[in-house]
Amino acid sequence: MAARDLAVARGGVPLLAGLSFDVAPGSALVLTGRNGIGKTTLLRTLAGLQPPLVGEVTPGGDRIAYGAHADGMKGTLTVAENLAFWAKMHGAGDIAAALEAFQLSALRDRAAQHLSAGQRRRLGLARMLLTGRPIWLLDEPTVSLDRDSVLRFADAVRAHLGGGGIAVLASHVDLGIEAQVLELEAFRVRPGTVQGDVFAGEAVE
Ligand SMILES: Nc1ncnc2c1ncn2[C@@H]1O[C@H](COP(=O)(O)OP(=O)(O)OP(=O)(O)O)[C@@H](O)[C@H]1O
Repeated sequence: MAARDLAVARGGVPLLAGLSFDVAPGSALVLTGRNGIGKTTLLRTLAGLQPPLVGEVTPGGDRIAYGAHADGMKGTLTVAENLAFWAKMHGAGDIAAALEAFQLSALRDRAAQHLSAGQRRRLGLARMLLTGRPIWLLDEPTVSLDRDSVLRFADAVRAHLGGGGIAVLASHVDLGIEAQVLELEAFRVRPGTVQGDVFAGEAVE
């Protein structure tokens, strides 16, 4: 995955500019920076959920799985039914392996709406295994996870990378995954460098 001279905005406010990076197959990029700097906004842009102000992201679309939180979960369906739905949507996937990878086998018949926060997060992560997509974009994937689940998550990401996959993660904690780190402070757009609707931001030196 590559970004070239990317600038991103949220709610009409430019946040980050001058971002260029490459993430090769089999490797990971961790996005870091203070609350509100634009990590989620950058991930949404990489995922194609919003257009960049300027610049280019490749590839897009159906090679990307964006997730790790419970959005789109069907609360009245069980854990296994949610995963089956997800697998069917993406046309492939080993549900038993996904349950096992995130210690969800014992919870397979529980309605998603009755899961604890950490269990729900694990279900969100298990879905990534069923997408069959090579690029995972993960926003704060370990929030609510206990220590053992963080280790399991790191194992799942390593396995994904080992198979030639790519992961881009926004995180405030060290996940123990070998990765390039992109500190976003260096790309923050200075207030006052934007006039009207015309993007005129520049990265902070
Ligand atoms: N819909 C919106 N309209 C206007 N501003 C928004 C909107 N969504 C987010 N923002 C603002 O955009 C900025 C960037 O938000 P973003 O969620 O990308 O930050 P973040 O780096 O992921 O933060 P955190 O570490 O807290 O998760 C924040 O100042 C936020 O308040």
